[in-house]
Amino acid sequence: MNIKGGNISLNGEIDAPGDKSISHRAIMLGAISEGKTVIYNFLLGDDCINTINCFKDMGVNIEVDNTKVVIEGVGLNGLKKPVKELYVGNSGTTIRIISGILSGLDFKSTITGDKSIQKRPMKRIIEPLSQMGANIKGKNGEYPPLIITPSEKIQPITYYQKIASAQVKSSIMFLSLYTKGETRIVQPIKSRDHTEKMMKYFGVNVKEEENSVIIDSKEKPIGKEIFVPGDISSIAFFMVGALILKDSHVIIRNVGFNVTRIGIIDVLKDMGGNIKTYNFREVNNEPLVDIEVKTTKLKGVDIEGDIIPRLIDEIPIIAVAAACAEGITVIKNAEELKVKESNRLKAMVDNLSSMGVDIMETKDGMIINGTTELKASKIETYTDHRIAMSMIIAGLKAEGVTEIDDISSIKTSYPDFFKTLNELIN
Ligand SMILES: O=C(O)C1=C[C@@H](OP(=O)(O)O)[C@@H](O)[C@H](O)C1
Ligand SMILES: C=C(OP(=O)(O)O)C(=O)O
Repeated sequence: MNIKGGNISLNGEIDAPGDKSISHRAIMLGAISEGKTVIYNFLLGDDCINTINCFKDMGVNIEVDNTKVVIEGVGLNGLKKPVKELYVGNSGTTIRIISGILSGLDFKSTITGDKSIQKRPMKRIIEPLSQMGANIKGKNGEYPPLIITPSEKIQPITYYQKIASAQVKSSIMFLSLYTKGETRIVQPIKSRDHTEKMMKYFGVNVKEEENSVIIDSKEKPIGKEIFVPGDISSIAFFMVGALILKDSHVIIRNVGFNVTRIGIIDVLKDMGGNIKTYNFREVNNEPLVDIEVKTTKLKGVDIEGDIIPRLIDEIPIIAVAAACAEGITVIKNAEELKVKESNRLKAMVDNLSSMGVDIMETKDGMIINGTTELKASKIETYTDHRIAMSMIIAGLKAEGVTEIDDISSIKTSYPDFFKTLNELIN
């Protein structure tokens, strides 16, 4: 697609789309709970639809009516052997967390996904799930398809995570429901805690002590009504857009404000960004706010350490903010970006360089020297939704016509992205 940038502002009020991480978890937990779960504001992105399809393929009755989803929970052991391979499309969250559930079941399953998923590392879940007694194998010990065969001896463990990953933590948490006893996960840095919050809300005994999560499998999950807060990772594109595009003023309603997710707000405020939050409230253990953003001249900052897991998916759009800021931004400890849907460090460095930005990839991040003007150019998205949306916002800032090779990936996480963008531009 072509983006004609240069003289664009974003103005208006929008609703944030449902959070992707919370939508996945609501389907998974609802499906294995006793009784009915009703989800409101569900994200109808391809990734979450693939999660629904996996559970439908295991016999769960799931009705989708716009963004309301009703699940007839089958209980921990009520899932049925699928007649074919389970397919997660592009979704790392689905394959990694579902594997925890599949490892506790009494039938064999195979789970796979698209080309990008087949290159995503799975040892990180194979190792702890195997320690719990699971029989789980990947191609070359590492990659999807994953083949999971039943095990008689699923047991609780204490696991020291090497990387801060909520997908790995959640995979272990789901399998812990199939054990007898107490599972403890010790995190190097606290990652997003939606599974902890949702399991507690569904009646599971989950405790947190500093960076440890402790699940006692005695209490089983019971179906609930759940409202999915808006996705900070999706509205991040419009927050940065409103900051860097002239004369912009955007209000975003119903944004999830979970501390483990809002590192981007801390960083953008640190950069001087005019961002205000209002109407703090809570739904099913998750905080929620409305956010107001106005155009600001940003300045470069250092981003490293414990904040990284709190903004991991927002680094591509933060790089766009840094490219338009005065001074240097240094991002460190972000090596995980190399194993997402694409190598996001390389993708952003190549694309922003092509727009004339002085930017350099480092071993675990990037160094960006901001500029006042971006040049229109040709962009490669590597079929990665976050790269596509980040570069569209950069394209709106650049003078001239930017050509983006492929925007089809955007529907994995934000199917209404263009509808919302058009509302803000017009
Ligand atoms: O648990 C989740 O819902 C997610 C966790 C993060 O991945 P890691 O667990 O690999 O850090 C994040 O990048 C991904 O988009 C969603
Ligand atoms: C990394 C992402 O998702 P996943 O790991 O679920 O593919 C993302 O949405 O940016």
